[in-house]
Amino acid sequence: MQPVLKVQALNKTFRLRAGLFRRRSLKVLNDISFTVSEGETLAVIGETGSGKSTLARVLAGADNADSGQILLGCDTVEDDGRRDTGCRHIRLIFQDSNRSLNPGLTVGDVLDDCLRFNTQLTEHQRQLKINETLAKVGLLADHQSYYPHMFSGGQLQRVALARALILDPKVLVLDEALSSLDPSVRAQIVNLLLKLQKETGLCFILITHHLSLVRHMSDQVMVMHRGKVVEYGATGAVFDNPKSTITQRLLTY
Ligand SMILES: Nc1ncnc2c1ncn2[C@@H]1O[C@H](COP(=O)(O)OP(=O)(O)OP(=O)(O)O)[C@@H](O)[C@H]1O
Repeated sequence: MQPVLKVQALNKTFRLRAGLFRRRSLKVLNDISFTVSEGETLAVIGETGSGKSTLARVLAGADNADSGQILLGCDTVEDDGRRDTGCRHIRLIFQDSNRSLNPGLTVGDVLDDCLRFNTQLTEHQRQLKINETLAKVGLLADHQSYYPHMFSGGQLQRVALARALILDPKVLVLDEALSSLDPSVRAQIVNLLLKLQKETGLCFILITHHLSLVRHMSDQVMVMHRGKVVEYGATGAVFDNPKSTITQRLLTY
């Protein structure tokens, strides 16, 4: 079966100021390759600063790699730093949904803007799509008139999910998206994500420090250290028999 997402040899280096006239290079992604099939979840774990969020941003098009390819099915989404700006099929959700939502816009406006800028749908079709997407994430049609400050943390993550799903993506990148939620709300959102994945074949890239979530949600796990992949395989196999010392250390915490 052809993978939905194929990432080949991604590299990214930041140039940092190291004095008045000097700069130093920090290689944050070093030859990163992986594949994700339909309905699969790949967890990405690693110590802080290992490059996980940079990878998330590059996958979602919020930043460019220096070299390497990102392919969705047969389509090349990014090739050596050149992005297909029309691609809306990889969407990112991160930890602090509140900060990513404009406080002056209602949820209906946020979702409608997404559709107006990215599709040719008529006003009536957009309204139907908004209602359908809100129902999908467990929100009511009435929530369209709410502003972000009127939602709880768990509801805000549902709004972020609705914004990500409204363009029918193939891949959702969850960068610590469940971390700030209390355990019962987190469990509800996890169940919702797994249900959506089963219904639609959506792929998840799950970036988290929560090893129990990795165990529960992922099919594969990729361990990063200083921008490199140090271990990559089926989640059960990696947890039961971690080969790299980095993985062994992470799993004992
Ligand atoms: N825009 C930037 N400019 C310069 N350096 C950056 C930039 N963004 C990230 N870095 C550096 O790149 C490295 C990797 O950062 P990144 O946020 O990807 O790590 P991470 O694995 O997600 O960490 P955490 O688990 O703490 O979120 C860090 O050393 C960070 O300081």
